[in-house]
This record gives sequence, structure tokens and C-alpha cells, in this order.
Amino acid sequence: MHVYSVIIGTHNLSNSLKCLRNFLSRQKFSSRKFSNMSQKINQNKTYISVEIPEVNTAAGKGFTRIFRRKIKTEGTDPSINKSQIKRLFSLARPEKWKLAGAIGFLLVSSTVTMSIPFSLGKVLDIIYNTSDNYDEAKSKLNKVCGVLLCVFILGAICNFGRVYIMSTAGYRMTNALRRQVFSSILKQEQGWFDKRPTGELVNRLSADTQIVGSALSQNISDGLRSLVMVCAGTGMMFYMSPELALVGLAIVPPVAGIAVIYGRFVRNISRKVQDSLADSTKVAEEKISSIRTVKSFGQEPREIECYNKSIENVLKYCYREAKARAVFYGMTGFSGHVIIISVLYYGGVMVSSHSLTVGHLSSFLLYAAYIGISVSGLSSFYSDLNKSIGAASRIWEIIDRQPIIPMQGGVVPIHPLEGHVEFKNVKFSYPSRTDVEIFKNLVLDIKPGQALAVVGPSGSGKSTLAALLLRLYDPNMGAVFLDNQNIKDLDPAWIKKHIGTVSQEPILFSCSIRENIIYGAEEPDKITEEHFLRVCKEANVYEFVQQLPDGFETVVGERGIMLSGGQKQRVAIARALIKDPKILLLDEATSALDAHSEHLVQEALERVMKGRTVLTIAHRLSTIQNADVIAVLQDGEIVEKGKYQELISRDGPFKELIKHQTFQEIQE
Ligand SMILES: Nc1ncnc2c1ncn2[C@@H]1O[C@H](COP(=O)(O)OP(=O)(O)OP(=O)(O)O)[C@@H](O)[C@H]1O
Repeated sequence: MHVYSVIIGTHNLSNSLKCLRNFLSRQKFSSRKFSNMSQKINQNKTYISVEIPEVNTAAGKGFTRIFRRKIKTEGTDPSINKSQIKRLFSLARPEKWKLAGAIGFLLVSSTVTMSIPFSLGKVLDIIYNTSDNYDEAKSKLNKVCGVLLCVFILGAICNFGRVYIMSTAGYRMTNALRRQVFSSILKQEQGWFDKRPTGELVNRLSADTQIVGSALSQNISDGLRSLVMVCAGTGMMFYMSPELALVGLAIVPPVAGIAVIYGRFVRNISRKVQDSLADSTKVAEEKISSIRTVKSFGQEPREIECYNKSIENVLKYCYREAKARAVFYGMTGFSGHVIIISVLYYGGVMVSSHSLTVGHLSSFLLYAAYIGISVSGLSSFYSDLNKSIGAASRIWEIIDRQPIIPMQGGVVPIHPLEGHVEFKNVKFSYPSRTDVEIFKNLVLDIKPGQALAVVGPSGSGKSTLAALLLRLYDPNMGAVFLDNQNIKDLDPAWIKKHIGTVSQEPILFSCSIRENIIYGAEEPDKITEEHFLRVCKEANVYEFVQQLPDGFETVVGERGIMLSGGQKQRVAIARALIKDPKILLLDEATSALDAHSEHLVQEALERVMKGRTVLTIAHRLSTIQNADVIAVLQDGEIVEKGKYQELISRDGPFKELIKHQTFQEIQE
């Protein structure tokens, strides 16, 4: 089996994936082989890798070469796709009435702005024609300037309305988009997260949504304003002198052509900027969230260097973008000036030959200047639109993805859960590492109310058992049954409602102890104080919380950093217990707690295990000794099962394991 990675860039991934599938289907592989391959297509941010069975390296290389060419021609069409624009604009639909109001304001304020050159020409002509009659000039000027002042006040009010409505609509659209992206992220199955760094997702959620939101509001507002001004200015120029208008605007078509090329470039480069920014956020996020480890190893300088390198990469793309932007803006500025100078020259000749008044020439010059400014406004709108399509395509990749394991839906049994758990012929490998098989043919039966301890070498898949029972992943073959029903058919939310979990390294949230415990409840509002305190006492949380000045309201810091290992464990036990689950999943902490903490945790566990089906991933001798059944996991299978005394008296895998594995009390 060979794995070939085809680097395809990051944009238009779904199109590239389709192209890859089409390409593979046209190849010589039989349909069975193809279906194996297509399942193994590994979609990632920057590459697609394909596993091809029974293909030698030379053929693989040929495939990579051909496919890369295909991708170049079919997969990454750089032109703006109509449906992309349509979809981008559809995001603004909920705000359509407010945006329509803002556009109304925009039309009025732009009309006011575009009346300035014409009015100025009129004023100049009044001054020019009444220069020998002071009183007439004064009264005419008073009238015209009074009207103009009123018009300008109206323009200012409309401008205020336009900017305010557009900006607030933009913020609301960004918020709506963030809500959508966040809920899509959380709906994905665990396997998807395994392949995606948190920093990258955070970047999509914060930066990309911001770009799209402002493109749909502020940029559109500015773009529309520029468009109205270009159209109105051109109309007025043709109205006053078609001949002079043609001379002045001759430069516009070539500039527009260059703007299109520039826009494509900006879209590609801005996607690269966003991707590299996501990479650097990923680096920062990982290091800041692991700051304890970084500090313990004194690796701050190395991490600073690492982050600097990642932002250097961002800078590299920003430089390219800046270069293109500088050339383009320099050019549009120059073309604006060319319009002015050609109008000045040709218009001056027309004034000398009395075919144009001085007032009209002045108006003309101002219109030319406005058009020059608006053309560069339009081009910046075009580049922002391209940028936002780049950002939107990254967001759609998330929004469009259907999770392989749904969050809700499926059968909700009417009978109360008894707690019978069965793993039947389970074969499993993690989606992010499909070549390593964790379970080959796992069979395990845990009867209702039974406490089963799983032991096995480190990395044998003990925690994976818990992940499969919680349906964080689906087995590749075989199934997990709950009260004789395949968990694939059950509502995942219902499953989680009945399983309480205490993981190996319990993660608490940065809120109070009370909120952390209540987090485990299905309906937090219905938890009575009495129930809450009983659970806290059972989990041995109550005593230590009484010593804290703020009691249950003590905030535990990020990931519960302000509590000791044993205290965190006990809060996690209370959190698992608050919903009164029928099944408990206990992944014991491997890190040794001190004797007192260990005793308190153990005591709490023994209390809460009563009357429940318990699957313990055991690291403590006391747990193993007290378990109803011990199952030994080795090489992807359960190789031995029985009670402690039975297993220890045999010369089997359990005894062998006990000899080599460090169970806490044995070590002591
Ligand atoms: N999300 C993941 N993606 C890919 N591989 C994983 C993932 N989680 C665990 N593994 C791999 O699966 C194997 C089993 O891991 P698991 O955590 O179930 O072992 P374990 O028996 O609980 O180990 P330990 O006793 O050390 O906690 C390991 O080789 C591990 O590297």
C-alpha cells in the first residue's frame, strides 16, 4: 500500500476533491479497489492524500504528476464563481430591509455629493456673469448658497444613516456567521477535531467571519457609493459635454481590465495570508495553552522564535499583497490624474474657443476628480470582495460539512436503561491514523451493575474503549451494544445522558466549582441544592470546598489550574455523578496522588460505583482487587478475563502484566 499526497493549495477544496474522484474513477482500478480508495481519501487543509493499493512507486509518481496537472487545469479555477457570489450575498438576506434603507440613504447622500460640482459651476457662472452688478450677485449667491447649505445638511444626515445602519448590520451578520460556524464546528465528530488544530479553527471563527461580515456591509456600502458616483459623474459629464467626456474617460477601460487581473491575484494571495495566519494562531494557541510545560522546560525563547518564524511566513505573503496593492493604487491614482489633466487641457481649449463656459469646465474638472476617487474606491471594493470570497470559502468548508457521527437523532428507548454493555467483534483504527489497528476483534461483555476493570500495557487501547462507548468514534467493523441495541441506532444525546465520565486528566472549565459540577447535569435548572450537596459529599468534594473562602463559588482558573490533582478528580467525579448515570466510565489518573488524596478519591469512587455498571481503566491495585471482573487487553483483543484471585493464581497474561506494569500500590 502506498500513500500519495497531492498538494493542491487550500482554495476550492471541494472542487478539487470532486476532480480527484472523477480522475480516480477514470483510472484502471476496479470498482472495488476504487471504493476502498475513495473511502481513504484524506481531506486536509493543504493536501489530499490518497492510498493506492497494489500500485508500485513509479505508477504512483505518474499518478501524482497527472493529477497535479489535472488539479491545475480543473481544480483551482481562479475566476469568481457566480454561485460563490450569490451565496456570499445570501448571507445578507436577514438584513435585507435594513440594507435597503441604508442604500436609500446612500443614494440621497451620493446625489448630494454629485450635485456639488454642478452647483459650483453654477455659482462660478453667476460670479462671472454678474461681476459688474454687486447687489444682483449678492442676492443670487445668497439664494444659491442657502439652498446648497440645506442640501448639504440633508446629505450629512443621510451619510450618518448609511454608515450607522451598514455598520450595525455588518456586526450582526458577523455575529450570525460566527454562531453558524461555531455550531458547525461543535457538531463535528471527534475524528474531525483530531486532524484540525484548535488555532486554525479559532482563526476561521474570528478573522474569516470578520472579513466576510465587513465585506457584506461596510465594503458594499463604500463600493455602492463609488459605483453611484462613477455612474452619476459620467452621466453629468456626458450631459455637459459629450466630447470632453469621451476624452476624459478614455483611460477607464484599460484600468478596469487591470483591476480584474489584480482582483484575482488578491483573492489568491489573501487566502494564503489567511492560511498562514491560521498557522501562526495555531502555534500561539498551543503554546499559550501549554504555558506550564513551556515554562517548566524554560523553553520561552524557543517558542518565541517558533512564533516569530510563523509570522514571518504571514509577512512574506503580506509583502506580496502590499506590492500588488501599491502598484495598483499607484496606477489608479495616476489614471485619475490623467483624467484631470486631459480634461483641463482639452477643456481649456474649448473655453478659449467659447464652446464651454468657465463654470462648466470647473464642474467638469470636479466630476473628473470624483470619478478618479470613485474608481479607486471601486477597485478597493473589488479587491475586498475577492478577499471575502477567499475567507467565505474557508468558512463554507466548515458550515457545509456533515458530521459522520450526528449530535442528535436516532432511537430513544422507552424502557429505563439497565446498563448492559457489549463490544462485539470490534475492529477499530483512529481516522487520523488509519494504518494503525487498535482493536482487531474485540469482544467484551459487561453485565448490568457489574464493575469491570480493564488492564493492559500502555497504548493498548483502554481509553479507546471508553471513546467507542461514548460514540466519539464508530468502529470500522463490529459494534458496541447498549442493552442489546447497537449504539449506532441510538440517539447519541440519550447515550451521553446515561453515561458519566471521569477522564484520566479531568479538564475543568474556567468558572466556579458549582458551575463545573452542574455542567454535567442534563437540566441544570432542575438540580436542587439538596441533590447538589449530596453528590458533593459522595464525591468527597464538600469537605475541601468548605476550606475555600468562596466555597462552591470559587473560580478554578483555566482548565482547573487552581485546584490540586486530587481535588480536580473529585470535582470531576461529582460532575459525572450529578446526572445520576446508569453507567460510569472511569479512566483513572496515572499520575500518583498522595496517599491522603488517593484515599479520598478511592473512597468516593467506591461509593459512587454502587448500583451502576462501571468500566474502569485501571491503574490502581485496589481498583483491580475490588472489581467484579478484570479484563486484560493486549494486541487489540481481550486475552484474559476473571476475578483478581483467579487471574493472579494463573501463569497468564495478567500475571505477566502485573510483573511489568507499575500499579501504584505495588510500586509503593
Ligand atoms: N485521537 C487519536 N488519534 C490517533 N491515534 C490515537 C488517538 N488517541 C489514541 N491514539 C493511539 O491509540 C492507541 C491506544 O490509545 P489509548 O489512549 O486507548 O491507550 P491506553 O491503553 O489508554 O494507554 P494508557 O494506559 O497509556 O493511557 C495509542 O497507540 C495511541 O497512540
